[in-house]
Amino acid sequence: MINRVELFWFSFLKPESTGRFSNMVLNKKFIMHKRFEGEPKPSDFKLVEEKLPPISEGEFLCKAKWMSVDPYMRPYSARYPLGTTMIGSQVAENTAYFGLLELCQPKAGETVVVTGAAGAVGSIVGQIARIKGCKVIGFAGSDSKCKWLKDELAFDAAFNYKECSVAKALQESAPNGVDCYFDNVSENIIHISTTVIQMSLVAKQLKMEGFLVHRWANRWDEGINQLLEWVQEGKIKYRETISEGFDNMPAAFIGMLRGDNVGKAVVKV
Ligand SMILES: NC(=O)C1=CN([C@@H]2O[C@H](COP(=O)(O)OP(=O)(O)OC[C@H]3O[C@@H](n4cnc5c(N)ncnc54)[C@H](OP(=O)(O)O)[C@@H]3O)[C@@H](O)[C@H]2O)C=CC1
Ligand SMILES: CCCCCC(=O)/C=C/[C@@H]1[C@@H](C/C=C\CCCC(=O)O)[C@@H](O)C[C@H]1O
Repeated sequence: MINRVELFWFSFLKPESTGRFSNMVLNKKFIMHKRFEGEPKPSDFKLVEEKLPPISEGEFLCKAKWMSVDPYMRPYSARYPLGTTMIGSQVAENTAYFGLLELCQPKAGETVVVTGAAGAVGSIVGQIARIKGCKVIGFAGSDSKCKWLKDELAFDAAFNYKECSVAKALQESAPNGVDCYFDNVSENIIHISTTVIQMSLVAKQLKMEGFLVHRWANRWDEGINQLLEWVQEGKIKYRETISEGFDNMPAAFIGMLRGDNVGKAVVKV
């Protein structure tokens, strides 16, 4: 479900059951044990248990039931010392909502291209663009993902970037050029200069802009409520890829980076 909880920590609390610590709480967390070299490995993480001090006046303790694994955890962790707790932060739906609507300002009849199209952000970007009357072209990493995008999410075209010529696919599916390119995976799929997007940039005088979704923190509920309405109206569909068990956090993270997920990758604690 969209936005069950906005912030998930890569840690999990359970009551200590025995002895003199009976009023204390054991916190389980994964820390970064080794630097990622290439693809993260299970041995790069370490499961740690710690006793939390009793909570003080004005504090509260919460127990996570669902957790999020997110792409940014990979580059972000490089900035922190070994031993840092891994965190995840579920903001995909508003990233799609504000990123597309505020920066791209899509208009009916325009052509929108999205990469990572079957992922948490990309699948919502494409559907919002469809709601706005745009032609939507998605790129994703498997035929089954592309089938889902076309058959169920009503993308106009979807291509398995591992199996196609991306430049040719764009040339054929966007004869009038591209008005908006929502890039979820950097240069991994589309090398702009080799595609029709390059000419669109010039001819349509497009702009390029990066963002962090927290830019719209003061409008957070607006995004969530609008998306919820679209879900309830059947205009937006979503999928989740659920891994079971806190101990499977690293596997879920690694799997998401490999493309095992359709929609949002989450862990059910
Ligand atoms: N600016 C902001 O504030 C925010 C930005 N983001 C960004 O949005 C993007 C999507 O995030 P999110 O929706 O959570 O993640 P996704 O659900 O899209 O999961 C990541 C996906 O990336 C794809 N992928 C992995 N490796 C590659 C590769 N080498 N080349 C191309 N695709 C690859 C995989 O799909 P496939 O099978 O298609 O390859 C995988 O499923 C990320 O870049 C993330 O950092 C997210 C939240 C906030
Ligand atoms: C570092 C790569 C960021 C990739 C984009 C992304 O997924 C952003 C996600 C944010 C995340 C913030 C993470 C890093 C921001 C670094 C900014 C800085 O302090 O220099 C987290 O806050 C949830 C998403 O909004």
